[in-house]
Formats: sequence, C-alpha cells, structure tokens
Amino acid sequence: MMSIQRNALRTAVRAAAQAQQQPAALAGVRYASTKSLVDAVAEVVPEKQEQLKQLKAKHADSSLGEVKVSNLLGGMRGLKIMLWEGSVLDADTGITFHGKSIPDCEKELPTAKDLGQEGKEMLPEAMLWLLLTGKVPSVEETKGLSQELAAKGTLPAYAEKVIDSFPKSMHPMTQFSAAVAALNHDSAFAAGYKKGMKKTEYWQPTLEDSISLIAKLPAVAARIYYNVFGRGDGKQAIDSSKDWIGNYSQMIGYGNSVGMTDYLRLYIAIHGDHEGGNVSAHATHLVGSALSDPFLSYSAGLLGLAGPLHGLANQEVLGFMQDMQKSVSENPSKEQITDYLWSVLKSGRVVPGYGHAVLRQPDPRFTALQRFASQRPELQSASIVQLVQKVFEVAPGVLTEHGKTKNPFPNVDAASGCVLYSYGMSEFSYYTVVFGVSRALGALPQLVWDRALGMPIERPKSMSIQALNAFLSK
Ligand SMILES: CC(=O)SCCNC(=O)CCNC(=O)[C@H](O)C(C)(C)COP(=O)(O)OP(=O)(O)OC[C@H]1O[C@@H](n2cnc3c(N)ncnc32)[C@H](O)[C@@H]1OP(=O)(O)O
Ligand SMILES: O=C([O-])CC(=O)C(=O)O
Repeated sequence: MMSIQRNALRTAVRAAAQAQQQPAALAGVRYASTKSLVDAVAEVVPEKQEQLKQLKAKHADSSLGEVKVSNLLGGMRGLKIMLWEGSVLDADTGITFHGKSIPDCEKELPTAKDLGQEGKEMLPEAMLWLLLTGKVPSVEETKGLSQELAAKGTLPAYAEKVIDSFPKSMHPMTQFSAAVAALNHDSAFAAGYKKGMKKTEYWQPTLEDSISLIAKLPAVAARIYYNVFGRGDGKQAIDSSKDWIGNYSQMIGYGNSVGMTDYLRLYIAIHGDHEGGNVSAHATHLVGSALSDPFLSYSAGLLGLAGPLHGLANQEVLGFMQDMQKSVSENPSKEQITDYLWSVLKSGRVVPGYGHAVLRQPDPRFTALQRFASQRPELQSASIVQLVQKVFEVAPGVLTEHGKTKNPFPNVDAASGCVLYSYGMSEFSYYTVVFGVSRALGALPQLVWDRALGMPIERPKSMSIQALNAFLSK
C-alpha cells in the first residue's frame, strides 16, 4: 500500500516536473543521467515542503529561547537559528544522520564488500544518499550512484590548467577552494538562473551541480596532491567499476592498499556532516543563501574548513604529536605526556584535537577511527597510533585540571591524521583536503534543501558595543 502511494507520488512529481518549463540547459539528457538519485530526492521534496508549510502555519510565533548578550558575544553558541536536515549533534551522544548513529550507519549502509570491492567499511556515496533523502539506499542504488559519480568525475581541461598553474608553495586548501570555485564555469544553477528559471525549479540544478561537484572532488584533490607532492597517478584516471573512494585512493597512489582505501571510506563517510552550525557547513549555507551556485558556496565552506580551530586541526595534531616525539621520546611515558601537555598549555597554545564547541564527551567519530585502528595489526604497531591512544588516556585529566575548556575530550581530529600518516601519507598540509572531499556530502545536500524549501537569504542583525549599551540601558 505504502509503495503504491509512493509510486503515485513519484508519478505526480515527475508529471509536475515535466509540466514545468525547464530552461534548455536543465532539460533532457542531464536529468536522465542522474535519474536514480534525482528520483529519490524528488520523492521526498513534496513531503518536506508540506512539513515546512505546516510548521510555519502552526508555529511561526513559537519561541525557541531567548537571545542573551553572551550569545551575541560568544559566537552564537547554543542559539537555534538554522534549519539543517541531514544531521543533529547531541552534546553527549554525538552526531546522528537522520537519526542514525555512526554504529547504526556501519550496520545499515552498503559497504565496499556489498559492491564487490575489497574492504569492509560503509561507502560514503551511501552516506550521501542517506543525507540527501533520509533513506538508506539499497546496494543497487548505491552501485548506480557510484557509477554516476565515476561517469561525471573527469575534470574539464580548463580546471586542470587552473590547478596546474598554482605554485607548489600555495597551501593545498587554498588550491582546493580556488579550483572548486573555478568549476562554477559549468554550473547548471548559474546557467538556469541567468535564463530566468522559476524559484520552484531551483533545487533541481542545485542537485545536478552538487552531484557533479562531488563526482569531481577526488580528481581535484588528487591533482593537487600530484602537483604539490608528486604522488599519485598524475592522470586522475577513473575506473568505472570502482566506488567513489576506491577511485580517489587509486588516483592518489593508494589503490593497492586495502587498509588505506577502506580507512578513507570510513573517514570520508563519518566527516560528511556535523549539523549546520560548524564553520564549513555554515559558510556553505550562508554563501548559498545569496543564490551563489553550489561550486561557489562550497568553495567558501572549504576556506572555513582551512582554519586551525576547525578542519586544519588534523594537520596540527600530527605536527603536535611529532613535536612531542622529537622533544620527549618516540614512545613517551604518561608522565612525560602530562608534562608536555602542561608546557603547551602554559605557553598559551591549545591542545589540537581536544575540545569542541558542542560536544561534551569523546567524539563518536574519534571512537570509530580508533575502532578501525584497533582492528588493523599494521596500525597497532605504529608508534604514532599508540601515542594517540596514550594522549587520550592523559589529556582529559590535564585539560580538566587546567580548567578552561568546556570539553576536555578528543574530537575527530585527534585520531584522523595519525592513521593517514601510518599508511604513508606524510604530507600533513594535505590532510584537510581529505576532510574537504568529505564535508561536501553534508553541506551540498543542505543547499538542495535550502532551494527546495525556498529558504531566504541569511541576514542576522548585528549590533555595535554602543548600540548594545544603548539598548540595554533602556
Ligand atoms: C572538525 C572540528 O572542527 S573539531 C575541532 C577541531 N579543533 C581543535 O581541535 C582545536 C583545539 N580546540 C579548540 O581550540 C576549541 O576546543 C574549539 C575551537 C574546538 C572549540 O572552541 P570553544 O567552543 O570556544 O571552546 P570552549 O568554550 O571550551 O573554550 C573555552 C576556553 O578553553 C580554551 N580551550 C578550548 N579547547 C582547548 C584545547 N584543546 N586546549 C587548550 N585550551 C582550550 C579556549 O581556547 C578558551 O580559552 P579562552 O577563554 O582563553 O578564549
Ligand atoms: O561541529 C563543529 O563545530 C566542528 C566539527 O566537529 C565538524 O564540523 O565536524
């Protein structure tokens, strides 16, 4: 019965879409090639539009809490001010993706093995499907999406030239953001907007651009890796029988390492979304709210990810761990680690990989990466992986005694880079690029929902100190 209703809805949505006058750039073959995921999203769009309509009708004037001066001065911490569909972050239990925890996703999402690949971890393209539609894709649907991403993953020649023109000394994240912005040359959204597409149609080319960008991220990231560090195949060759990250791993030279390829799958699946308020997701959403296309919007998100308090922390952690090994010993004792942490804190620096703006317990993403490391003998013997575990046993106590951070526990960055390093990726400044391949999985689907739900341009009110004082003295 349910499926009959769904089919009827699907047919109605298709008919409605056909009845709309699509700009030429949006019609025909492009949609045919993205059919399965477009169909899955099209099924959900009317349901969610109706939910939003009801919410507005019933609760437009309901309060979500008061705004205090401390919120305005404290980075808007805790204010409920954004709509975000893909995931919700709980301070104690961590992230859930449409209600599913990381262990739930590990059980339910199709894995590399399901697609006939070597490896056991969940596939990031299945996470993309879940984030976009709220539904777990079947193996066949995941396979179809993998193939679609492979078919759309080749870089246009102009983008290759743009990347090749960057000096090696330019940070890989600067290169990444600039290259992603350059891809807006081919944006279906920008072309449709120019041709006067209707507001109700916005979400379709936003989805088309998002899939196109996600498909190309491995090649962009791999070309940067090759140009800067001389590693990888240098061609960004795509094998249509491989999954999305199987291809990425191959392009950057780890195709023969099942461990690294599977680690990249897990890493990229779980870094995909962390609700809306984090800097990279929020920046993407903010820029997108001006109807900048998905390439420009995600380029902005990547620039936010490049900050050391956010995504760059995984690069920082590795440097931090190695400095500790150099100045203390390769296998420092807990006492030596404690002393080292205190020396860092006393010099006014932060302990990278620890603390979080929302979380108040160890990050379940850290736990997932530690689970991976604990199942791999080759990682268990790596001194840097052992050090991550030892620091985890010591740092929460030191940070608690130090008394400043609200969360003395590790976030995901405490573990992520050390495993990349152990598998041979020794170029720290590249680590955040791997994170940037991932964050698109959450930030871009929300742009699709922003457009499908007709979300307005974001424009909060700011106040000067003088205006605040004047307001408060009334
Ligand atoms: C994927 C991610 O983005 S996860 C986060 C990655 N970033 C890091 O690991 C960098 C280290 N951590 C930090 O700098 C912080 O914990 C952040 C940026 C993640 C969160 O910042 P906030 O929400 O402001 O944290 P919090 O409210 O606990 O900060 C209170 C004080 O504790 C300090 N503090 C927070 N974390 C740490 C830490 N790991 N080491 C030392 N001091 C810390 C803050 O700098 C702040 O000091 P101040 O009052 O002198 O300004
Ligand atoms: O949620 C945050 O503020 C930071 C974070 O862990 C992420 O974006 O993955």
